Amino acid sequence: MSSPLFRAKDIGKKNSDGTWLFRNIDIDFSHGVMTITGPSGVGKSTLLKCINQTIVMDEGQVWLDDKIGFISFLDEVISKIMYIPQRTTIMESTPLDFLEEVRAFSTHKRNKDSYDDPVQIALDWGIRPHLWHKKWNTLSGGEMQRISLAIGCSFRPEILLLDEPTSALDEISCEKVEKTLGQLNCLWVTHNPQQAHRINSAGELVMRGGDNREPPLEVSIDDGNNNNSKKKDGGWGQDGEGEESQGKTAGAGTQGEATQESSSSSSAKTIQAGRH
Ligand SMILES: Nc1ncnc2c1ncn2[C@@H]1O[C@H](COP(=O)(O)OP(=O)(O)OP(=O)(O)O)[C@@H](O)[C@H]1O
Repeated sequence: MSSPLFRAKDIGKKNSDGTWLFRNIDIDFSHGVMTITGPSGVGKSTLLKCINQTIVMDEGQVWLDDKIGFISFLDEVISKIMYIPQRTTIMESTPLDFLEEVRAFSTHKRNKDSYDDPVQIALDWGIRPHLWHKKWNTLSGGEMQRISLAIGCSFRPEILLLDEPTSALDEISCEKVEKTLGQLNCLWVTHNPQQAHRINSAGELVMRGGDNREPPLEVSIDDGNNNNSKKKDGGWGQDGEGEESQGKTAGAGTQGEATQESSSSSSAKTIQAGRH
């Protein structure tokens, strides 16, 4: 069996007040798409930044290609792992200017043939070539998102860290982007349970904040008819989808106080409960 491309053991990151934003996160990733899910604010983006070394983690260990510890081979991390943030920083320049800048600052200088053509990648996703000459601040959110993704993909990184990469896209564009990215190695943050189910080919990490190894809590659900039932917190799932999500849960943890939200499609409730 081949060894994992990327491994993380007991990763933890503290909040500025010293409490744990998350801890005991384990990842064992070889290839395909691993989804990262969890409520807003549990630290999904922060986890990606820790993996990408833009934020220093407070505990834990990581391996890339069986090499332990990132600090000692940061150049390699930068060339092999590409993080695409949730939002593009609005710049005065054009995407083509930005592409040249990123290539110029790339730690490992490569010849032109070692990149894929981002304009062609984005064309397959409905981005017409003239958009690459427009200023970022005149592009739509969906255009910016696809262009950023195409630039990231063009570097052929071994692992893409994707932070809600299709959040600004319509259904058809989303389908096209998913089809391309689904063939690559990605850790993919999503808030969309249907998407997670579609793209997930390499496991799912469910984050709840706090200690991710703590068992799910039982919460009491009142259905409005004075019927109380006990239910395990699946971490993220909605009724109807919960069983499936729960079956794939890679970890459990704690998350602030109990919250309850209505599902947009039905009266089904999403339950999150826990403790600090
Ligand atoms: N640069 C920063 N400085 C201080 N706190 C930060 C910073 N970035 C994020 N945080 C805090 O860390 C916590 C986790 O944020 P993060 O963006 O990682 O969550 P998330 O799970 O990705 O959320 P969402 O699903 O809403 O994108 C939040 O409380 C956030 O306010």
